[in-house]
Amino acid sequence: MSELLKSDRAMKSVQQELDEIVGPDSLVEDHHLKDLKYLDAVIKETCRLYLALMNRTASRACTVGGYTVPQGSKVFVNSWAIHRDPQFWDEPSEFRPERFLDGGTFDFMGSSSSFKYVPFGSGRRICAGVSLAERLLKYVLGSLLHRFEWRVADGEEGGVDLSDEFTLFIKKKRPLVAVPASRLPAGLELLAY
Ligand code: HEM
Repeated sequence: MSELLKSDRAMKSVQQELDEIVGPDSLVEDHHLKDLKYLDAVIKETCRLYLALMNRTASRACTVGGYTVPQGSKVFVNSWAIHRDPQFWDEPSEFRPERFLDGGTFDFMGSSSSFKYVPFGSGRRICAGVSLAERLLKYVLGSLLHRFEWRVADGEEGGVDLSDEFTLFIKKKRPLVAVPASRLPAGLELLAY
């Protein structure tokens, strides 16, 4: 939501898609999700930029990239760095959902992108909730953007502040305070609650 509030272009594109696929006389439903390609790209781009670390324990000694990893070592996979590696991503620090529309082959499984994109991990210990999380993210964000126009609250100096605190998870330093205004016809607003 913070990135969308900073990018008029992305916000317009995602809302235009919602208007076309869902329309003004309906609410976001499960069957719309597969057609919301730009929303999918917004979520993938957000997961690229704002998810951080995973950990593993080496069950046996092995060599990775020329380094010996002794048995029992704790190993952190720095997906923050992988997701911002300029070898793999053009302008890696930019929020550009379109990169997931053109590329087309990225899903959340990790291996299909040769491990360039691993927001939910990969392999046997991949996030067990990946399908639920993907659907929920689309459904909740899609509904919020379809039902409301958003603006940064008055008094939020300098607009949206994207600075973060880097830990196992990335946390905003200053919470986003955003104000919604309805963009649906009055009858549907009632249905929504
Ligand atoms: C945006 C939402 C979520 C993100 C970004 C996320 C991300 C992750 C990541 C990175 C891992 C570590 C994977 C690895 O080590 O390879 C993980 C593990 C896990 N996640 Fe999620 N997750 C999310 C939502 C959920 C939900 C909704 C559930 C359950 C309903 C869930 C259940 C789990 C479980 C059980 C594991 C441990 C899997 C294992 O060790 O075998 N996650 N998640």
